[in-house]
Amino acid sequence: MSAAEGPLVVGVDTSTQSTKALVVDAATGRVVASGQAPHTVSSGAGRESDPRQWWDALGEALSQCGEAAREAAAVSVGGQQHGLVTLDAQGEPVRPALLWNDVRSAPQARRLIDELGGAKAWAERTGSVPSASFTVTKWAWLAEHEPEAVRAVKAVRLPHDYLTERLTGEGTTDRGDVSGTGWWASGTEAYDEEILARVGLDPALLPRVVRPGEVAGTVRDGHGLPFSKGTLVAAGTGDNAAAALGLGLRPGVPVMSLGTSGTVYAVSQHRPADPTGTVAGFADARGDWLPLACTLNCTLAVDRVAALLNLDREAVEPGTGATLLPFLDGERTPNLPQSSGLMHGLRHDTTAGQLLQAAYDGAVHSLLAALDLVLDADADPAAPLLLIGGGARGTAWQQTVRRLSGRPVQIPEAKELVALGAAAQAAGLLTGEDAAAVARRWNTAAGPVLEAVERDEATLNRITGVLSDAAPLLERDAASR
Ligand SMILES: Nc1ncnc2c1ncn2[C@@H]1O[C@H](COP(=O)(O)OP(=O)(O)O)[C@@H](O)[C@H]1O
Ligand SMILES: O=C(CO)[C@@H](O)[C@H](O)COP(=O)(O)O
Repeated sequence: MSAAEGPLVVGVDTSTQSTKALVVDAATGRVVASGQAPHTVSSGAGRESDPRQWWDALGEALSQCGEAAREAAAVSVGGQQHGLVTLDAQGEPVRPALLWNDVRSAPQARRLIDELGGAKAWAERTGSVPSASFTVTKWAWLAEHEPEAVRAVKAVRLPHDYLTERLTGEGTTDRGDVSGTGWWASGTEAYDEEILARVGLDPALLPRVVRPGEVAGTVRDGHGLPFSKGTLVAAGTGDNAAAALGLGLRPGVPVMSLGTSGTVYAVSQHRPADPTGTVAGFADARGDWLPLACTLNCTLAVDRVAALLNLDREAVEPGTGATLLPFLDGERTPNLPQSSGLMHGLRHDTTAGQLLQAAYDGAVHSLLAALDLVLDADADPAAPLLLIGGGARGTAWQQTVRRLSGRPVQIPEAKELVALGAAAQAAGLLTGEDAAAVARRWNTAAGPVLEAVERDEATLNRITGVLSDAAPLLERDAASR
């Protein structure tokens, strides 16, 4: 391996299933070393993880990077959004973190929407109508179900804040990730004291919001990871905002990410406020906005269907009428938090491969239904859809997105766009550049473009019809729990 041309930086992606670390040459974007370590998510009543696992996984991922990590001049952490991390006076977790895909706070979400003037008022105030994924509804759930735990809480953090603070010793967050809490007013770009008072959360327990391009701190003594004391630490951000940096994303270019969550988003210069709640009006990690729609059931749900059918995930066969709504974890888009999966249209000649294809179709349908809503009205309808996340490596995913979107699909060769975006943010601290401009200089979005094919309207319409007819049943499913 040839020597680096510039200083080294480390970008981290601490997402739902694992933590990944990249050591990157800040001059060229070349990945010099990489590591990855898994963490577990409880699969009982809710979805929880012990934050200390993320720290241990970061240590393991960095140790796989060898000596290169020690030479890093700057580091930045991107992480799964929304998770509620509660810390005691010693900085130790009071309880496991409630993750973005834990839907137990659905009743609290409905109540908070009613109490604070309805969906439109929330959208105008915070950019989003809170669903069970949002941190504010999780805090309200905790206050109701575990008041003793809440009394012990001395700091509230998001997943990426937790790791950043363990590096620097300072409680910080950024505008991208804080915009997914539900207690940050997107109009004023400040914590919303009325919302915080409504859920009984003292603003003094929250981290400082670091400005784009600002240093969050420096690596402190005794952290136990292979970084030198004094290494610069960037603000970090939520994983989707980090991937937007990693792609060097310009306004109007659509992205679909296929991972534990499915997301569609685009950078916009207009502050979003969708009163239907389909689009979350997040801020990006720069100074723009990141309207985004998110599903709870993506690669894991489809892989689970493949396992149930005893098929390889690529063993799809063209469908002839079966519909599968893969809502194994409940769903957020459409907003059916306590629903379960549904199958329709089986015949004697339906094959297992067709059922698997129906699961892909169901997962992609939910994302495409939201795609036009995240794009500004003047966005180019023929612009290639950038396909990222673990699922983007799969042929069945690629072909399903291509057939159902009718758009050209571009698959960046760079695999870890969240970690690359964090690395670009760290590099920006050293050079003074905008992080997205760093990623463009690194040419991270480059990759093959699959040309557009005719959109499969018949399948889209069939799924839309089944979904709308089944909604009362799926709602009843929720009511019976
Ligand atoms: N070659 C592949 N084909 C299809 N799916 C894949 C492939 N490789 C990984 N995946 C899926 O990607 C998922 C992990 O994606 P990733 O974006 O890393 O997840 P996360 O959202 O947790 O960051 C796994 O659930 C796996 O099902
Ligand atoms: O909740 C959202 C976005 O609003 C999710 O996208 C999470 O940020 C989890 O991301 P992954 O672990 O799937 O990357």
